[in-house]
Amino acid sequence: MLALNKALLTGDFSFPPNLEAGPYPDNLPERVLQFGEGNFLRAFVDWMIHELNKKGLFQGRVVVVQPLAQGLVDKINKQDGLYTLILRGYQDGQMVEKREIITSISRGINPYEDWQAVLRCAEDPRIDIVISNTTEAGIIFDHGDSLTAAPPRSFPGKLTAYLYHRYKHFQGDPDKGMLILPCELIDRNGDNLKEITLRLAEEWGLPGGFRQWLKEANIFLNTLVDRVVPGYPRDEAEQLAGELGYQDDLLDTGELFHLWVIEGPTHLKEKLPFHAAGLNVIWTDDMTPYRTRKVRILNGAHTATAAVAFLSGVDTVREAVEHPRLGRFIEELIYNEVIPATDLDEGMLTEFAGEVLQRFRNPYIVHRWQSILLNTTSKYKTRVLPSLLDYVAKKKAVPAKLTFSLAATAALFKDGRVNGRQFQGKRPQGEFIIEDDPEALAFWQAAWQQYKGTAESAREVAPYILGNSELWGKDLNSVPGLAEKLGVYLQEIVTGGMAAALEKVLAEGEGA
Ligand SMILES: NC(=O)c1ccc[n+]([C@@H]2O[C@H](COP(=O)([O-])OP(=O)(O)OC[C@H]3O[C@@H](n4cnc5c(N)ncnc54)[C@H](O)[C@@H]3O)[C@@H](O)[C@H]2O)c1
Ligand SMILES: O=P(O)(O)OC[C@@H](O)[C@@H](O)[C@H](O)[C@H](O)CO
Repeated sequence: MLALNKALLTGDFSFPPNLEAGPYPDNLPERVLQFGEGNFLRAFVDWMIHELNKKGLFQGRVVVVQPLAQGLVDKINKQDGLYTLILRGYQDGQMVEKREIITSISRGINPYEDWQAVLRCAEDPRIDIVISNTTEAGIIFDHGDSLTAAPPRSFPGKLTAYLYHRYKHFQGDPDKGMLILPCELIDRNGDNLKEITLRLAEEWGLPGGFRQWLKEANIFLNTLVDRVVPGYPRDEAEQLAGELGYQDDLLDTGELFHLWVIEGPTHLKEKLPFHAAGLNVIWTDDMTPYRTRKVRILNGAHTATAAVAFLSGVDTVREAVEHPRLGRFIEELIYNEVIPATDLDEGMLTEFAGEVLQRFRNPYIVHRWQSILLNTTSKYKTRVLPSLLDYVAKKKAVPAKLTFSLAATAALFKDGRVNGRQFQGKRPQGEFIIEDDPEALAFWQAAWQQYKGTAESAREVAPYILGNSELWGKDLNSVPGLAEKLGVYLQEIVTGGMAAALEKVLAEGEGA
């Protein structure tokens, strides 16, 4: 079968009529440097730039830098930056599917093989935008990172070295700063990234002039992204290749819904005129409410339900929202616990929750709990725990479902083996692998050592879990009633299984 690449796009191959396959934009200069080549950026920012280019509103392409030694840039280069994006969702009450070949990526660079190629981009005055998505693990201060490493180890290290090269090349010209838009789902991603680059500049002993240029000539924006992107459709890939008529190793799938909230001065809109292309991009002077509602309701519901659903043998988000008991669990968790805990307009939160549940029901999006469970321990802390603690503070009671979800998360790691970042566990449907931080995996293993096989001892795992103040940010045993409730749920899951325990927690709500 023919492979997707520039020759295919520019030749006389006849693409299927339901696929948009535009011209190859040879003539457009590179204008964006992007750290990250994952599914999300390709289905979101690179798609948006493609949309701008189609309307003649940006006229530029994206150079992709692979943040880790292993990644997709070889495939990206083999396909001349091209890939097929399939977006599916409801539009005006109708189910719509859009298939398109995205042409905004010019090439990929593996900095572990050619760091100089990245630095050469710093010398190009036309490249003045940086985009990133290196997961929540990417924006970190790496104490041992080095300016002279080729490349520096961390993403902020690479960015600092890149900016220093640019500063030197243009002799500190204040007009040669970059507009930097991180997409990582951490709070105030732009502010954090800026602070880390400044710390690195100081740690590396870089001149004061550079630090000033870094601060004043570059603009770091806080942003919040929203689009469900399950990525490569492995179950459908073969069928899709048949329908498309070519092989695409970079196939990507996502929902139609998209929202990018950017906190920054509105005059910058003109540099990236997403609004003019009809894209759902909001410029605001305060992104906090957007972030809180999204992280608590959408990501919170994902993380809080993932272990419950997965251990019930239900593998995808849609199957869970449509499941009689899991569907009720998700709704009650959102409407009875997360929303009442959150200090934002209730009407706005309720409307958003309705839209999110509708998005979860999208029949064409296969979003697996197993992928949502990646790094679930730290996600519980940032996406679920704040709702639980705020609920306790406001209602003076422990929320059942948010606590049950912690018990389910713990239960996921009860029986199994750890190998580096991988946990190989067991559920009634068979063995599974979940990835998490090795420290988190060691913590769960230590917690289950408190369990001695008796129903009573399952309860004793609770104070151990809650007592890890380094993980949770405080000793959660200080939350009145939490250890007891968590202990009861752990005992119920361990002795009766997930389905029976779920029945019980749902029945609790009925009497309330
Ligand atoms: N997939 C979605 O639905 C979705 C939606 C919104 C936001 N996001 C966010 O985007 C992130 C990436 O999602 P994806 O679907 O593109 O995943 P992916 O696995 O396809 O891509 C992950 C990217 O992050 C990089 N990366 C991973 N660990 C890193 C580290 N320690 N340091 C530097 N770079 C690192 C990888 O090199 C790769 O470029 C997620 O963590 C999530 O927070 C995803
Ligand atoms: O991508 P993760 O692994 O950080 O989180 C899993 C999901 O909650 C997430 O991908 C959402 O679908 C996404 O944030 C929607 O915008």
